[in-house]
This record gives sequence, C-alpha cells and structure tokens, in this order.
Amino acid sequence: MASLILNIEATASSEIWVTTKNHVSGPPRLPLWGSYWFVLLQNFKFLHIAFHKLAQKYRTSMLGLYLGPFATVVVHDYDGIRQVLTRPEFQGRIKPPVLNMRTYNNNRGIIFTDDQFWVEQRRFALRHMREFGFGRRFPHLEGVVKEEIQDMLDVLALCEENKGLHILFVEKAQSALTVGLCLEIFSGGLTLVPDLFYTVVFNTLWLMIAGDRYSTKEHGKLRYFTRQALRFQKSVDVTGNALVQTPWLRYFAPYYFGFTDLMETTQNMLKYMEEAVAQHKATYSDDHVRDFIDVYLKEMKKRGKTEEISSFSDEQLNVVGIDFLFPASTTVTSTLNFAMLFLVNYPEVQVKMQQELNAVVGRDRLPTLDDRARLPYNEAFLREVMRKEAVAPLGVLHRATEDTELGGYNIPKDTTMILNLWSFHNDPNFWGDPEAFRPERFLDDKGHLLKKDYSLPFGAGKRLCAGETFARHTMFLMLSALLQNFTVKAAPGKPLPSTEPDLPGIIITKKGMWMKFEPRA
Ligand code: HEM
Repeated sequence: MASLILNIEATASSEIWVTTKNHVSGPPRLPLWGSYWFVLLQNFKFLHIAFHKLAQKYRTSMLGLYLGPFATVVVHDYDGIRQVLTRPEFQGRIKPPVLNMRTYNNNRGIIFTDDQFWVEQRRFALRHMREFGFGRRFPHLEGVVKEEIQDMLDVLALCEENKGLHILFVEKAQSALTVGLCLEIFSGGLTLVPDLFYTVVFNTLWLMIAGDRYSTKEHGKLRYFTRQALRFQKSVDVTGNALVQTPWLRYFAPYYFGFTDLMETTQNMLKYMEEAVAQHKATYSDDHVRDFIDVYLKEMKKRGKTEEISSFSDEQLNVVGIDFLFPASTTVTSTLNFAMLFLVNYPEVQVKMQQELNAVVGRDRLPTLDDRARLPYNEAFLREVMRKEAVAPLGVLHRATEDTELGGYNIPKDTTMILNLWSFHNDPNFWGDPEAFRPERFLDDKGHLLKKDYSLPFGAGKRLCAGETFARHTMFLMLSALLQNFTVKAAPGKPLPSTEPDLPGIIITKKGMWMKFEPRA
C-alpha cells in the first residue's frame, strides 16, 4: 500500500488546486483522505515534521494539500506566518461537526469559534479576567502565586529529605494528606514531572475563575482535571485527523480514532465548570461579585432583560471556563517539563541561571516579577526552550474567511491555514544554528535581552494566545524559584532523557518523568 501511494505521488501532478490561477504545490489528492496519506507516510506520529519534510520535498514554504475534502495550506516561513496571523481575512476557525459535538452540539468557547461571537466573547473574557489579575501585574494574585510556589518548594524539600516512602514514618509530615501527595509524585528521592507543577498552575487560574483554591487534601481533584485536559490534548492531532476528514469513523472505531477520548474528556472537564457554576448560582448576589463566574452570571442577567438572543449563556460560560483551564494546565506544565529536560542536558546553562539568581535575588526571598527584567539569562532560557520545543508546533488552525492571496498565490475562501511554527523555529536561514540549544541567541553582546523576540510560540495578532502573559509570568516564577533552591538532575543510573517529545497530539509532550531535585547548599 505504502509503495503504491509513493508511486502515485511520484507520477501525479503536484499542483493541487486546479480551480485557482496560481497553484500552491503539494502532494496529490487521493480518495477518502486526500493528501493525508502522504503526510502520514512522511511521519505518522508528528504532523509538524511531516509537513516540514513535504515542504522541503516540494521546495516551497507554502505547501498546498487536501486533508480529506478540505483544501489546506501549510505555511512554513516567518513572513507568511506573520501575514496569516495578522491579516483579518485569516482569523476564521474551522468548525467540523465532531468539534461541535463535544460542546453541547454547539460551537462554543473562544479557541474554536470565530466571527462576531468570538470577538465579543474573547473581549469580554479577557477584560473581566484582568479584574482578577489575569495577564497583568496584580499584587493580590502575586501573593497567592508566591504561597502556592512556596508550598511546592516545601513539599519538595520535605519529600526529598525523607525519600518519599519513608515519609510515612516521619513525624515531620504535617498530615496523612501530605503523605498521600508525597507517595503519588515522590518516590525514592525522585519527583514526577510534570505532575509536580499541576497545583500552582491550576490553583492560580481557578482562583480567578471560581474564587477558590484546592487545599492539599483536594489535590487529587485538581490533578484529575489536569489529566483529563492532557488526555483531551492527546486524543487527536491539531487537524482533528481522520475523524474530521471522515466523521463516520466514529461509528466504527471511536476509540482508535480518538472520538471516545475527545468526548469523554470534554464532558469530564465541563462537569467541573457545571458544578462550580451551579454552586455560584446558589450563592450569587448582585452586590458581591466574587470571581469571573459571577461577572459572567451578572452579564447574562443584564442581557437577558435587554436582548432577545444573547451570545452569553450557561453553555458558553462552561466552555469559556475550560478554554482557559485546559490549555493552562497542560501547556504551561508541559513547557516546564521540557525546561527540566534542557536543564539536565545542559548543566552549564543551569549553573549560569543559578549564578544570575544568586547575584540578583540571593537566597533570602523568592524571586518576584520585579526581578524578571534583571534576570535576562533566565528569561532567555525560557524563550530558547519554547523556540526549540514549542508545545503547540502547529498552533491552532486558522481559516480564510474570503477569497484572498498569500505570497502571490490565490487562497480560496474556507481554505484551512496551518502555521508550522516548529518549522520556522528550526529554519537555518532565520536562526543560523537552530539545532543548537543556545539561550544567548536572545541576548545582545552585553547580556541584555534583545528588544525583539522573533519566536512565535504563542502566535501573534488578534488570535494571540489569550494566556501568553499569564503563562510567561507563571513559568518564570516557578522556574526561578525552583533553581534558586534546587539543582535539577536526571534520575541516577538511568540514561540522560532526550529533549525530543515522545507523545503527539494537539500539543506535543514528553511522557511523565522521575527526576532528582537536589537541595542547593
Ligand atoms: C506555554 C504556554 C502556552 C503556549 C505555548 C500557548 C500557545 C498558543 C497558541 C500557539 C495559540 C493559537 C494562536 C493562533 O490561533 O494563532 C493559543 C491560543 C489560545 N490559548 Fe494558549 N498557549 C499557552 C498557554 C495558555 C494559557 C495559560 C491559556 C489560558 C489561561 C491559554 C489560552 C489560550 C486561548 C483561549 C487561545 C485561543 C485564542 C483565540 O482563539 O482567540 N493558553 N495558545
């Protein structure tokens, strides 16, 4: 079968859009899955690598193909990517029926919606999440994050000191609950990542959304949500794979093609929001708005009186909630996971980061956001991690909302636009030595951060990741606090883990790993 497909590829025309004047090159279209067959043949696991190889093969930065019946262009270069990110006619989203099925059979939320609905809901959510500290400097929230990070460091120190299992017999263990936590993610002096990071990220966001934080005894619930979110991210690739191209597959092999995971995990995450919203309704007061859920309920009441049909609804509130919670709890923690891998593979980089922390912050207090500008090497490290391993290597799919052109090629309305951020981040013409892990590439001769960061792990333009500032703040605070107090090492006696991802999906991740956090003298 594979050789038959290769044969067809070699003989068929590579110009796929006979309806357009100026064709985009790419592999031909076969029955059922169109050009997807050729994509799978290039790399069955990681789509960003497959597209990258095909673009090289067709000597183009704009690859044209069909994913099933859908005309698609994959853009690989900086200029093309920036144009798609910033031009208004490329800000649509694809809305395949299977995606709608997950959210009350309605296209809801922010990430997968477009048009006026998306504009109104994104603007509202961001404006009001800011009131509770999202994406900005806000002393109350920074205090909470500090507490959460201090808890993480304390538990880490306690479990490290007592080597996990032995903690059961140590009086120092504050309670049986701490013991439970230690047993789950600490064992024999090693710590499980990314699980270590789940609490800080989830609790900080949950405080803004639902006005609450999970105490140690409820950490199981919080980790349950994060694992659902991760399972969701792993259920399909970012194109929705064969399930989007041939939706009837869900009747024949729902588990194999990811349909079961897609549905179950979304339902489980929605249940979280549904319960929180029900509790808020039971205790709601117009005079005392506690968090984002209350703000949203208030808006619904207001609009209910004035508008016949409003885009504000219970369903939309639930999906907006998970559209913040699922990326936050998976992308931030997975990026930190990659950061740990780069630290153990490049110990000299880790030493430099610790030296900078010693000089700027010392050891008597935790790093704060005020220190961030004075820790350029630590900042450059995070940028380099996200350049090398952008957890969302193809971003989220865009759609052309009208007939247009890009780079001299005609792009018909409704073309799916995929941005290969990974390919651009690894372009030797742009970065010189993209294969090298070198935080210095983001610094000038004097060690100051370069004014412009050309990498695009969060996208750009109107669809810029809604959580960029939150993610950058949280990752900086967690990483700098960890390195101020611990040295990260690979598990002794085991081969050094590679920095390459091993699990595909909407985001790419590493499997959970046991690592050593050695307290610094
Ligand atoms: C390292 C962490 C993260 C990375 C690398 C990342 C990356 C991205 C990317 C590439 C996009 C697509 C942009 C586009 O459509 O062109 C996106 C969208 C989005 N992200 Fe993130 N993200 C991260 C963290 C977060 C966090 C913490 C949140 C929320 C708390 C979040 C919420 C969203 C939302 C709501 C969108 C959809 C924006 C829209 O369509 O208007 N992300 N993110």
